[in-house]
Amino acid sequence: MNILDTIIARKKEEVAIRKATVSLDQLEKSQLYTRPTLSLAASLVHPQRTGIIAEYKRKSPSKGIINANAQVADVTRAYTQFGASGLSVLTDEHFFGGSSDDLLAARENNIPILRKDFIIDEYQIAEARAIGADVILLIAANLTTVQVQQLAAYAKSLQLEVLLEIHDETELDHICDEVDMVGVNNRNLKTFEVDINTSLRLISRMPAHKPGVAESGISSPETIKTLRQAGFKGFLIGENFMKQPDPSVAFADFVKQL
Ligand SMILES: O=C(O)c1ccccc1NCC(=O)[C@H](O)[C@H](O)COP(=O)(O)O
Repeated sequence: MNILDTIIARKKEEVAIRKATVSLDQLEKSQLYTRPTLSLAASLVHPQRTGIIAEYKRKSPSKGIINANAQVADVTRAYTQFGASGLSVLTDEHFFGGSSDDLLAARENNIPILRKDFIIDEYQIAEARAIGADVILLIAANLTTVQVQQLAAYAKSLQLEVLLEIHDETELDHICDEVDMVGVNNRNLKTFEVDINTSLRLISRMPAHKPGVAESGISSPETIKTLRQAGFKGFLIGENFMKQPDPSVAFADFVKQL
């Protein structure tokens, strides 16, 4: 089993418990459930913004604790203020130390927010809507093409956008009309190695009309320039900012160098 298999096995148990605890009806009664959502796809191509989807993540399977002290409200406010095109907030608790409360805190900012989690069930998409997300992530490695189509169609019925994440050429066939953006995760989930060349290799085989997002292992403005020249519109960055004592300052400094 690789780490994704382990995460998904646990996620199935968690979702079953949450479904038994909070009904879909209750989720639909959340105040945020009917708020107008914001488009990350549009924000990524906006000329005045950076294209960066700035991530708040306390810990990860590959790095352990990254930052146990930085407050989600402070960090996401700074990410927004200094030009992020969108926010990514981990809501997985066991492996990433995140929560729905983190996303609710980030919702104070008026920019698109990606619920970063491991989605296997429509219930989690309704949850994403209820806690104020604008975008969900679907990971091709743990879903069939038909599951991607069905989950993405459900997300669209709730006015949520979909970022489909692929890791290699074999997952290109998961790209369907229902997804809005295609992300390439540079992190090999078997070895945890990150290689930007994964993004550079795949971009020419991705549909040009769906913004491409390079994910993981981005740590320099030069890399953003290279990825942008190759055609990427979005850059998902977490650890590079979160590993600093003050991620807000790290983000502001990074943006100045773009
Ligand atoms: O980060 C991990 O260790 C990880 C392990 C297993 C599945 C997913 C994982 N990360 C999720 C992400 O995709 C990253 O948080 C995101 O792309 C940002 O990456 P980075 O800039 O390298 O923190």
